[in-house]
Amino acid sequence: MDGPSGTGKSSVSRKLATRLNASYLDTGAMYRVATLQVLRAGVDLDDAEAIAAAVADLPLTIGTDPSGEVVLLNGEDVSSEIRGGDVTKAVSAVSAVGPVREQLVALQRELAASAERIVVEGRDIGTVVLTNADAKIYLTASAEARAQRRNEQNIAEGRGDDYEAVLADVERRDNLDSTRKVSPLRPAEDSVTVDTSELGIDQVIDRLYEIVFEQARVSP
Ligand SMILES: Nc1ncnc2c1ncn2[C@@H]1O[C@H](COP(=O)(O)OP(=O)(O)O)[C@@H](O)[C@H]1O
Ligand SMILES: Nc1ccn([C@H]2C[C@H](O)[C@@H](COP(=O)(O)OP(=O)(O)O)O2)c(=O)n1
Repeated sequence: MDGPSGTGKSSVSRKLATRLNASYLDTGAMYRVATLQVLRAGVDLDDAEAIAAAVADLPLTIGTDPSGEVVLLNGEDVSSEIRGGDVTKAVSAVSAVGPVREQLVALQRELAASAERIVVEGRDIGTVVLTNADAKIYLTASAEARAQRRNEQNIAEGRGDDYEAVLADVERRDNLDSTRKVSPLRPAEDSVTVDTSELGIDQVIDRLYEIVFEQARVSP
C-alpha cells in the first residue's frame, strides 16, 4: 500500500491487516526513526554523507502486530516522538538519502519474508520494496482533505491546530517525495488506485478488502 501523507494508509492498513489475519508494517515509521537518530546526532540535513553515517547500523526495533505499535530506537520507545513536528519536517531529507533507503529496504524485505501474510505501507512498496506483492494498492486524496485529517489528528493528540501550516507541509512533502531521485512516490503500474477524499475509513477498508480478494485471491 503506497500513497502520499494523510490518505489513510496507516489507519486502514492496520485494520485491513487485522481483517486479513495478517501482520502489518509501517515503513514510514522506520524513516521517521532514522530521522530522529539524525536529529539527535545534530547532523546537517544538507549533508547526505553525514546522514548516511549517522543512520548506519540503526538500532531500530519495529513490531509487525497490527494490534499495537512497537517502535524502539536503541531500546527506547520513540513511537510518540517520531510523530512530532521536528521529525516530520526533516523526514523527507533523510528518506531521500540512498544508503538510508538501502538499509531500511533490506530490513523491510526481511520482515515481510518472515511473515506468512503481511500488509506493508509506505511510498515505494509496490514499485521497489515488494514488487512481487500479491496485491498493490495506491491510496490518494486531495491535499485539502489530507491536510484537514492530519490537522484534526494533531488537535486530538495535543499537537495544536494550524490547518494552513499542515497543508503547506503536506504539499511540500508531496513535492519532495515524488520528485526525489531515489524511489520517488508514484503508483506501481500494476496497482489499483483508490481515492479516499470522499470515503469514510470503513468504506475504504471494505473497498481494499475487495481489491485484495480480487487481486491476490486471498480467502476471507
Ligand atoms: N477515509 C477517511 N476519512 C476520514 N478520515 C480519515 C480517513 N482515512 C484516514 N483518516 C484520518 O486521517 C488521519 C491520517 O490518516 P493516516 O492513516 O495516518 O494517513 P497516512 O498513513 O496515509 O499518512 C488520521 O487521523 C485518520 O484517522
Ligand atoms: N516507504 C517509505 C515510507 C515513508 N517514506 C518517507 C516519506 C514520508 O514523507 C516520510 C514519513 O512517512 P509516513 O508514512 O510516516 O508519513 P505520514 O504518516 O504519511 O505523514 O517517510 C519513504 O520515503 N518511503
